Parts: sequence; C-alpha cells; structure tokens
Amino acid sequence: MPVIEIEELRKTYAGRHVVDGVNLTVEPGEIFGILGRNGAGKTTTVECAIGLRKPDGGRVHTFGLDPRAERARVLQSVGVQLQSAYLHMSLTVIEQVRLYRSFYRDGLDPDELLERLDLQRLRTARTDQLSGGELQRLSIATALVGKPRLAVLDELTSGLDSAARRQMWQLIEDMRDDGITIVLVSHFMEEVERLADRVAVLDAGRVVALDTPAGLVRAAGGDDAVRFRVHGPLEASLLTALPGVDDVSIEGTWVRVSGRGDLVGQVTSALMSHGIPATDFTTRTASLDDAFLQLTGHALGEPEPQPGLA
Ligand SMILES: Nc1ncnc2c1ncn2[C@@H]1O[C@H](COP(=O)(O)OP(=O)(O)OP(=O)(O)O)[C@@H](O)[C@H]1O
Repeated sequence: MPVIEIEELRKTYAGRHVVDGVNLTVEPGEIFGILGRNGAGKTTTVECAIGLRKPDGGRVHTFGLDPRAERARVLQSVGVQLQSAYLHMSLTVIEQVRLYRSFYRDGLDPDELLERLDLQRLRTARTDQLSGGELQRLSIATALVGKPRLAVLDELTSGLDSAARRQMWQLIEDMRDDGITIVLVSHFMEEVERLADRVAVLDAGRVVALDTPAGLVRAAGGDDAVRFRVHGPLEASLLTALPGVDDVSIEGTWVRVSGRGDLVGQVTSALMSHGIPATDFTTRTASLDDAFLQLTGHALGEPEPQPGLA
C-alpha cells in the first residue's frame, strides 16, 4: 500500500487554484522530492496529505486513511519538521524534544536522539540561543522523536552552510536506511538531486513531471556536452557516427559534441585515430536545473507570479 496517494487534489484561495489537479503517489521507504518555485503549491499539497489543510477537491489517502477524517491517527505516524518559528524559544533543547515526544504514544528516547543529532552538548541550552544549523537539527529532532513512519521535511537545509547541509543530508540518508518514508519539499536543486529517489516537479499548482532525478534530466532532453578546438580539417560525420552522440556543431576551429556516455573518451580516440590534434577540452554535465527550466519555462529561483503584483 502506498504511504500517500493523491488524486486530482485541488485547493483554491480567493478564487485562485493554488493546487490544481495534483496526482502523485509516495511509496514506502522512498525519499520523495517535491520541487517547485516559491508559491508553486508544494506546502499546500503536503499539508493536505497529512490532514493539516482541507482540500477543495480530489482524493487523498495517507496510510490508506482519509487524513481529514482520521487526522489524529494519521498524525501519530507522521513527523513534521517545524519551521523554527514554531519552536518554543524559551524551552531548553531537551525540554523541547520531550514535549514533542509526549505527543506520541510510541517514540525514541530524547537523549539518544540528541546524541545522534549531535545536540547532546546543547541539551540544556535555551532554544533562542541556538545557531541556524542547531535550530534546524532541533527541528529534525522534533520530527523524529515520535518514531514516525513518514517524515515531512520542508526546506530542510535553507540557511545552512555547506558543511551543515552535508551533515543533514547524511542524516536523511540514515533515516531512509531506518525504513522511514521521507517527503522532502524543496526549492534547492542539489539537495533533491542528491537525496530523492523520485521527484515531482510542481509548477503553478500542477505536477508537470514525476520521475527519478536522472529520468527527469533524460526526459527533458538534457545532454552532456564537450567542447574543444581542432587543429586540422574535421568532417562532422566522423563524430556523429560515434555511439551516444546526438549532435555535432563546428564553428571555425571550435567543435561542440552533445550526447550521453563517455563523450570525451570517444571523441579523443576518434580524433587520434584520424591524426587530428585537439586541445582546450571543456565538458558540461546535464543537470536537473536544465530539466526544470525545460519543463516549466523558468529557473527555480524565480518565484511564481502573485496575483495583484505587476
Ligand atoms: N491560507 C492561505 N490563504 C491564501 N493564500 C494562501 C494560503 N496558503 C497559501 N496560499 C498561497 O497559495 C500559494 C501556494 O502556497 P504554498 O505555500 O503551497 O507554496 P510553496 O510551493 O510551498 O511555496 P514556498 O516554496 O514559498 O514555501 C501561494 O501563492 C500562497 O501565497
């Protein structure tokens, strides 16, 4: 049974369809990424899935239950990463985690969890004394202490430096190894690319693509490319005949070859075997960034247009 099943989900605010017929399924044990610009409808979709918002249309099942009708049952098995604004600033770290532990019948030992999240030395520090990275780890602790079957992590690493981000990614991979299903809401491409087994790309309230990160790149026609300079005559057909090569363009002495596989290896051996010297090789790897742009027509950093704003 899928962990989350969403069919034709709709949510409207003031006549605006912020979620407009979303379909997706999250399978047990996967890290499912939801990627989209600010305002694309990611949080609304996820909150409908766990019973925190009421859909205006469509069907949602989480653990096979209707999350609105059986909200308490669903939430017993869900851990939600809180934005730091929702943490209680005057509580100490251990008090905070114990508080969230008390909301669940079952759960982890708060002290062991702090140890695992490298927060034990801050056990008695007040929440308002923590750094951004420490607050993020504390919010993860509040999501995990109830030993959830499903963890919903929204903007996991925003505001973290790259070392803290990498540490957080490792933690998420450990969570998956423990069998927790993870929904990762993000507009941080590298994070989704590295962590997610599958990704739904949301744009203006719709799922415009749903696939593995590599599948999205492939489907969007993303190709790797190699560019170099030749010092002698070159017929394009020498390179177009190579396996995996999709396109060859020659401008003066510059050559660009795009396609899949070991392009540099193939190109250099073909040139060498024909005695054509080549220099100045640069390569470009197709990315999810390119795929996102291709799928939605805009870069991830641009917010969705808001009504009323020019
Ligand atoms: N309670 C509400 N009342 C009115 N409009 C809302 C409400 N909640 C969300 N919206 C609007 O719905 C749209 C989708 O919001 P949502 O939070 O789902 O987007 P998001 O993709 O999660 O964005 P972000 O990346 O900024 O968190 C936004 O334009 C937002 O302003």
